[in-house]
Amino acid sequence: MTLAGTTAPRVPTAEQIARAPKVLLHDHLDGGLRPETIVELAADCGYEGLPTTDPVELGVWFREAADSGSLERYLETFAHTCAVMQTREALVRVAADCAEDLAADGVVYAEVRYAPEQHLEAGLTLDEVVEAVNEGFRLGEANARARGHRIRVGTLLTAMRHAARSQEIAELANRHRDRGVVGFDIAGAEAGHPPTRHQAAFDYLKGENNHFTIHAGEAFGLPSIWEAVQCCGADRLGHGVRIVDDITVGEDGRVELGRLAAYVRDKRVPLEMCPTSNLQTGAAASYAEHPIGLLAGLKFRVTVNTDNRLMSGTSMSREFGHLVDAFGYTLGDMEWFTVNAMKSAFLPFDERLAMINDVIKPGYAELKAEWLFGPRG
Ligand SMILES: O=c1[nH]cnc2c1ncn2[C@H]1C[C@H](O)[C@@H](CO)O1
Ligand SMILES: [Zn+2]
Repeated sequence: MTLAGTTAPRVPTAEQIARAPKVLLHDHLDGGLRPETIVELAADCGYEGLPTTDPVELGVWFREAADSGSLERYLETFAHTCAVMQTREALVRVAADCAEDLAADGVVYAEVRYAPEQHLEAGLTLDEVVEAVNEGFRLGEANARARGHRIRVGTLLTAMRHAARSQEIAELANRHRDRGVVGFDIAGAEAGHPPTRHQAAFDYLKGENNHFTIHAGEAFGLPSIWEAVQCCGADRLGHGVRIVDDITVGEDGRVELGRLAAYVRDKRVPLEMCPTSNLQTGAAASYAEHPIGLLAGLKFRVTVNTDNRLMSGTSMSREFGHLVDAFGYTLGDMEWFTVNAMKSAFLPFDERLAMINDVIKPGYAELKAEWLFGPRG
């Protein structure tokens, strides 16, 4: 996508990556808290289980504890974040922080997910949890705007795949539709918990013409992806990295897609890829070997995401920075990933189009033209 034969710089600077408009479809609310917020909330609610109350050490602890090579062990770290997210005030604060942090990182549209069933320990009802989180996001959007950043945040309600509340959570998502909730998801340990266990919830949502994504093809392979797409009818796949198991690359570089991989690509099923998270849970060995390079090259509907900013010590800019380093991606490539994400969002079509044409494309056009004028005075 570089202009051949020009002096246009190929690789964006870190500063340009940060300023570029970005769209985030896969980010967990309980995986993105600021360490200092966790420490303060733990003091407020009397939670004494934190491994340390020093925010810097706590940030390091989360990254290291999540860096285990196993999804199950990675997920254990969420006990601490969920422990401090049990009151209305805490949920408002965490959601507001989240919107402000994403906006400061150049994210213009985000779908942030969480499992309401994990926030009932202090007596909130499922509806109260959703209302508190929505209130926090509206507050965070307004605070961001006051600092000159524009962001819109929608939420996805997650049901935990090992539990049995998916129907209830699907109904909750439907009840709060058009009031901040844009869809549904299932998450948690994948092996041994096939998505079809929650078929009734997916069928209900389809009956209501509602949207959902499914974590699939992260810790378990093709059968999980096949079920999510063909039985459950997922609109998008959370991760989906293991779709590469259905792709063969010959020694001569010839690529062959199996039937499932071809279906996913040809039907434009969006893949919510989260490179750093995959390195931590063992789904990929390095950024350079991450399947996103192959899948993007084959024009799958690939998107770039953070998953859990706290556990991965990451941000959208960092994820793009890693990919630029590993694959030499240009601003044009970043724009392609971002337009892919916006096309795949659970937002009405006219709003998606306006975001693409009036926010994303002009933002990248401005950045792409900078080399013509030299540094801003
Ligand atoms: O990458 C993930 N795979 C499966 N489950 C996950 C992942 N990241 C977070 N979760 C779980 C832990 C959280 O408590 C829950 C809801 O956000 O979703
Ligand atoms: Zn996830």
